[in-house]
Amino acid sequence: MVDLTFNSPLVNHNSQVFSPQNTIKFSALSHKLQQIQSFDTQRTFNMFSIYRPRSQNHNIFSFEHGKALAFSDYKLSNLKLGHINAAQGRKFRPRKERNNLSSGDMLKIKTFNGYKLGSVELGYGEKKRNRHFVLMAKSVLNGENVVEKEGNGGVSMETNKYDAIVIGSGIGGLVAATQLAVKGARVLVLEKYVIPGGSSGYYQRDGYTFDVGSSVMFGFSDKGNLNLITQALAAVGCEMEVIPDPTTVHFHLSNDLSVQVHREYSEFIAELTSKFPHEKEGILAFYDECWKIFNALNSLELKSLEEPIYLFGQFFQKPLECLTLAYYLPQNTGDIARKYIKDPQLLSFIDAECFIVSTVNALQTPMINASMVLCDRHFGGINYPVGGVGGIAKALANGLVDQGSEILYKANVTGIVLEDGKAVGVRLSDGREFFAKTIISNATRWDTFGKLLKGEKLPKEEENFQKVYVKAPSFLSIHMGVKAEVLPPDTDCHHFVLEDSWTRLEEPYGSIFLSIPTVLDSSLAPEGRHILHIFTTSSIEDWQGMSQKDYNAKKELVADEIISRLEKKLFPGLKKSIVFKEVGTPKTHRRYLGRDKGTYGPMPRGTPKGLLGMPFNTTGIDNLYCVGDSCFPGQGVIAVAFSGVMCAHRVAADIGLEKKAPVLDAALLKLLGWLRTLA
Ligand SMILES: NC(=O)c1ccc[n+]([C@@H]2O[C@H](COP(=O)([O-])OP(=O)(O)OC[C@H]3O[C@@H](n4cnc5c(N)ncnc54)[C@H](O)[C@@H]3O)[C@@H](O)[C@H]2O)c1
Ligand SMILES: CC(C)=CCC/C(C)=C/C=C/C(C)=C/C=C/C(C)=C/C=C/C=C(C)/C=C/C=C(C)/C=C/C=C(\C)CCC=C(C)C
Repeated sequence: MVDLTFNSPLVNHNSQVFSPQNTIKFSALSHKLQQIQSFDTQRTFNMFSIYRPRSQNHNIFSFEHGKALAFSDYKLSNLKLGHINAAQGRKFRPRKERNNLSSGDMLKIKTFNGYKLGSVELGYGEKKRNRHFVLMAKSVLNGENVVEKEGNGGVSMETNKYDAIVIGSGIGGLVAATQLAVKGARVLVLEKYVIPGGSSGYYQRDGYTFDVGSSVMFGFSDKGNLNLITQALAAVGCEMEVIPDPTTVHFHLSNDLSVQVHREYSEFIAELTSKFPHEKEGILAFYDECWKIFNALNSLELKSLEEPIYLFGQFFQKPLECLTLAYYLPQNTGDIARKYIKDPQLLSFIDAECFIVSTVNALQTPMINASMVLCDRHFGGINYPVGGVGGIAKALANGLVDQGSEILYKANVTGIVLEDGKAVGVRLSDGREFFAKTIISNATRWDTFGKLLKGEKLPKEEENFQKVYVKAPSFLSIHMGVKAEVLPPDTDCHHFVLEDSWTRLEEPYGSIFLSIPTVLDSSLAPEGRHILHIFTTSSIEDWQGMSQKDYNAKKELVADEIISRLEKKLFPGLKKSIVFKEVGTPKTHRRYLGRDKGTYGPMPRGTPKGLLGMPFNTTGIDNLYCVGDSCFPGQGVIAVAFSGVMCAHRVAADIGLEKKAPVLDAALLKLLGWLRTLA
């Protein structure tokens, strides 16, 4: 049952008129309300649609009932009609006639089950052949923390000052935000999309729950110090049920080399040495060296390496481990592998091991990063969250609100406001401005400095970053629902396929990633179905400058080729078993994730000096910090979670929530800046 109280009359499709203050009980009226997203059944609603078939050209709306209506206990009240710009930047003229809801109208919903809401926008969209109007919660606020004010032609100006504003709710942004919130900071997260998570988000279609990005979660165990995702959730009182994955990845490589990376380290080593018996010693020596680094990392309490009191404290408490890490900081995996291994095919296998987590070969992959992933998969193991990867971001976003901080969706930041060269606030595409002591950008560095600070001189630090790192290509991704019987029994969850020559490893469309999360969690798909999430590297340049028709045709063609390869290599009959298919291109990633060229993240331009050149969280602009994959230690959900932890610590010290030593700070930041120039 949903109760909506309007303070303007509203007409439904049976021409019933609801007077102001009338309560509409949807179930009683058998109106259908479709909830597109309801990511938190406990306290927030996100978006629902009011459909209007094209044939109806008057402003009367019917409500369609969808599944998972999670509104049962909620009451919306005090709806007020206003007018604003509709979604997707379209402008609608204010209506004289205020009796009916019109496209472009804004519903002001003041409260929602005790929570205050900013505004709800009646926007415009297309779904299949029907035009539909979308009612979207532009902001869901907690308790008394109302950040919007009316007036100014629908544009609100913010007067409250936050400790931190986080631009973007990827895992990097959410971890930074939640860590700060638990330290007592008042944080506002601004997310341009309608749900949290960014590349670690989810979407639902036809009964399937798809992970937007990969389904391989490192750092999600209950052991050690490196389970940063588990720790980030625990910090805000959340724990997720997980399903252990017995095989991190099943490699299907050239020359019919097949290697399963078993959860049990000894089984993996036994499998690899059975394929390369002549390299047994080399294999053991290489992976042992990875363990040395992993164990050093795992012994530290992980906080900001840009904060001297912590850093020197760790050197004092764990000198050997810190020196080990300092020694490996500028080193790459390929060089170390070559110390022990000679077989070219085995070295190519190590390349593939690195490529799946860094999108570059072993010679370009920092040894610390490789050690982290090559060992964590055996130490804590890869664990899949029940209900899908999107649950992690949802839980963090809820945890943030529980801590008294806020998250606004559909809040597209278009500029960072500077005052005397310092970051003081942000400006949204609808003109609203918010101010805070510190601004943390979870957009990539290219987007932060190229778009949000457009017109400002690029700081030297960023120039250096762009000299050393380029944007990695994006992905072509295919989300499919298939008949379950097409998968042989005991199919693994994750696969990496490179059927041709090793030289194709890094080429666009050369290798194929495949995840079948329903192998672990069958609740993600309707009964008798599996999800196949297929992705392969692809550049945006390949998808530009063509008509919509050609673009669609190309999507079909390229997807078909990839599916044919999988059919040939792994699953005969795959094509016939497809019951759902959706193809995303680099343009899709750019659009939904706001990432320049849809990039997967940074990759070194040449051979890097390990992690030495990777910037941490502070930037050349006072009070502006970056978090996410264009910060140390780079791409990966666990990696950006670490960047979030580091960022929160550095910001907390700067706003007085953690200890700070200004003189040491200046010296350390200078030293780290200089070290980066050596990369
Ligand atoms: N699980 C996977 O395999 C998988 C898949 C893809 C990416 N990833 C990982 O996730 C990492 C990225 O995480 P992240 O935290 O750095 O970022 P992210 O790209 O996941 O999230 C950034 C968020 O910021 C939002 N945003 C961007 N610009 C904005 C703006 N101007 N205003 C408001 N919001 C804005 C985006 O909508 C997005 O939600 C990648 O490196 C990658 O390794 C993982
Ligand atoms: C400062 C100075 C100078 C010095 C000092 C020394 C020291 C103390 C140092 C320290 C350091 C540290 C702590 C570091 C740390 C690091 C870390 C944590 C790292 C991490 C990393 C991670 C990573 C990289 C990850 C990644 C991952 C990824 C990317 C993933 C992905 C996945 C996918 C894509 C999937 C696949 C799929 C299939 C196959 C299907």
